[in-house]
Amino acid sequence: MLGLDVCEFGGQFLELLWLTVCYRGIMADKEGTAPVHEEEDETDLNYQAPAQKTLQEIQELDKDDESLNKYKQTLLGTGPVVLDPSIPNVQVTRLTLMCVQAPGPITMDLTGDLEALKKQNFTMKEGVDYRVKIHFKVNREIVSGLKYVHLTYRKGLRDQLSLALVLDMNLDQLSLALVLDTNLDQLSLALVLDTNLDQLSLALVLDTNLDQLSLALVLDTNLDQLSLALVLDTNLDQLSLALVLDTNLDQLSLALVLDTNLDQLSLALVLDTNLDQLSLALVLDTNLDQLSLALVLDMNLDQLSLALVLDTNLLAEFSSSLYLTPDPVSQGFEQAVNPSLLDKAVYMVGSYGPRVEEHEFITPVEEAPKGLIVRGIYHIKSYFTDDDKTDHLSWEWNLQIKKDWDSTESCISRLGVLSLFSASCRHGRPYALSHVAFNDRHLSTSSKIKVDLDNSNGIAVMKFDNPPVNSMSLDFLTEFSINLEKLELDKSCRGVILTSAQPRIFSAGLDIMDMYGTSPEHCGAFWKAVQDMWLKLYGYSKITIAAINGASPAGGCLMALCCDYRIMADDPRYSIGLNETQLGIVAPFWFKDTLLNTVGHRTTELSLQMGIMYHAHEALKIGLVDQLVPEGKVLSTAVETLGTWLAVPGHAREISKSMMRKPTVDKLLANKEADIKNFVSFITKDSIQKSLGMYLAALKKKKA
Ligand SMILES: CCCCCCCCCCC/C=C/C(=O)SCCNC(=O)CCNC(=O)[C@H](O)C(C)(C)COP(=O)(O)OP(=O)(O)OC[C@H]1O[C@@H](n2cnc3c(N)ncnc32)[C@H](O)[C@@H]1OP(=O)(O)O
Repeated sequence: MLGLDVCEFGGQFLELLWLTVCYRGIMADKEGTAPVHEEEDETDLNYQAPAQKTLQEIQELDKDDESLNKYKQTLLGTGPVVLDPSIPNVQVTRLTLMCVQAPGPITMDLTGDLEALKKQNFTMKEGVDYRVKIHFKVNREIVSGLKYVHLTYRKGLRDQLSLALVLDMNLDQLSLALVLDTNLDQLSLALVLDTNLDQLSLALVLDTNLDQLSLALVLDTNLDQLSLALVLDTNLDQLSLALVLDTNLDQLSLALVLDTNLDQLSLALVLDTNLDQLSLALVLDTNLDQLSLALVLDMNLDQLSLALVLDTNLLAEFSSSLYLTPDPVSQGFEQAVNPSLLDKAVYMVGSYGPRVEEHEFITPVEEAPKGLIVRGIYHIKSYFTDDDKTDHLSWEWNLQIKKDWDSTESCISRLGVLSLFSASCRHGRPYALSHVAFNDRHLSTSSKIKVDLDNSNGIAVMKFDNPPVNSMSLDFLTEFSINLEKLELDKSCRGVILTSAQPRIFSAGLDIMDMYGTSPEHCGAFWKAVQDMWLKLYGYSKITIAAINGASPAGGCLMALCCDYRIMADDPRYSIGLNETQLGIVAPFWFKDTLLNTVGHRTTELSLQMGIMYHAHEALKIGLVDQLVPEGKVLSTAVETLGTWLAVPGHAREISKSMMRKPTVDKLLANKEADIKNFVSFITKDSIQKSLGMYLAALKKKKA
């Protein structure tokens, strides 16, 4: 019975695991063009989803088996976290485009107005590697077979309207040519009106987009009367205006306007001979992404008018946007505006149980398309669904591929690690995100941490440079987590070494000044930054080595303990340990767990109660560090050691690491908010503040 239930329970997950593997294969050659509801993924796989069990049913299975229960808890969480049935079981909260080279993560909030997203463009530089991260919550029941489906359409068809209308009535009567080309970013309008022999012609050309407005107006009244041509062209950097006025009856008027800057060339040529004769209007507008050409030729009343309008922002679109139809509501028009599906990606997200914390899913790395032809706006339809095709959330948005990052700030919000950013802003300490060129060897020269990635071996060295003692302030922790996240996303980075640029000190631990005499709000934000640093580093997928080249008390010791391997300078002056009790404060459970997982129960108990700082040899003896070397060799040994670790098959090592650490990480994740509350109420107590004050005074006294 037990065996059967365990099998049944495990079977659901194994099948899902198998599905995940199968879908990876499918994703590798994603080429489908059918809309999401038309696809039959299961049929392709010859797969039948197992009958779904409720959370309660699964929890009831062998509930006396303690180890099975622990396993279930890890996978499924502890139980429903939201009972209100009006709240959906699955809530998708945000999508982030993660890209190492981006000035910051590009995040869309999915809890607000989804309609507004349709109009918003999220910019991506061409050719960059990126991944999509989705945050979602599961509130009551296990969901299995979650999928994220991502349909990409070429923008410019459905969201673009191109209309060319030419009306030529009879010999005595006038022609009207109207050319309208518009999409979310751009409106081009060319209107040519020519009435009869004695009457006026009007040509209006308007071309505008977010950055630019071009207007050309040509007015020609009658034989005795004047012509007016007005050309206005303006953008952020430039304004050009040309006005041509011509009165003479038999005479030719010519207006030529040429407007150009680095990115753009606009040429407008208007040639008008006389009323019996030909008029030519040529408008050429081109920039790096776009070419617009309007040519209007009008011979005489007995003769034909030609209007040619060409507007393209990528060659693939060319044929669709150039057409002429006398009736805009005919089926030809209908067909022309249908969007074309370019790509369909299906990502297997997996099975999840209810949990207070959000789950997150990250897609494999994708490369943004590159080249003049593919620049432009793509319309994306996103679906968060599952095996039963439940629509947990569907939404639409636009991805704009540009030659370079620019003006993306408006659509960037910094969440996740970035919530650290907002926290520091909230407390009046705006944090300047370091804009880092990650493709160079020298990655960053941000103020408190130097990051140096050697592309020849994939090893990044993060050197703490926060004098005098590398204390971990809110800013330091924020910078640390951001750098670590960037390196995690950087495919060329394979492992990270943490060390100090300050003499004799690895890190003096958490910055006491962030906890002493500060507001509860500040303490909360600070503690969240400490948690995020720990969550990122302890759960880091890549190899981490601490090259401890100096003293490493409390938070400094914690940071070293989070690494996979510790090499310490063999110097009796340097010591390491969780000495919190010496300050009159208590290391929280996750500090304790990190030490416990490294040195065992008894040593942890002694160590924490007494707040022991271990000299290098003692630290080696109890297993707090793994190796001692002369100070001058700490970094080189770390590089060598990392090389040895890199020889182990990465995937197997990563899974083993996660297997060892995930329960500890999950424990904090499940108690993050409560832990912050505990910290704030503890640290702001008068007695604790007094202890911290005395400790600080003692530090200063020691110095004196
Ligand atoms: C019921 C349970 C609920 C649980 C709730 C949670 C409980 C809270 C948990 C909090 C966990 C805390 C973790 C920490 O990391 S606390 C910080 C602990 N760090 C230390 O104790 C180290 C103290 N510093 C030293 O020992 C020495 O400075 C050091 C050996 C690192 C270097 O010695 P050196 O002689 O070279 O330098 P100085 O001592 O002269 O220091 C230079 C200046 O730096 C200031 N300083 C030092 N350390 C810190 C620090 N951590 N934060 C802020 N400032 C620091 C020092 O005062 C000197 O300043 P001045 O130049 O102004 O005098």
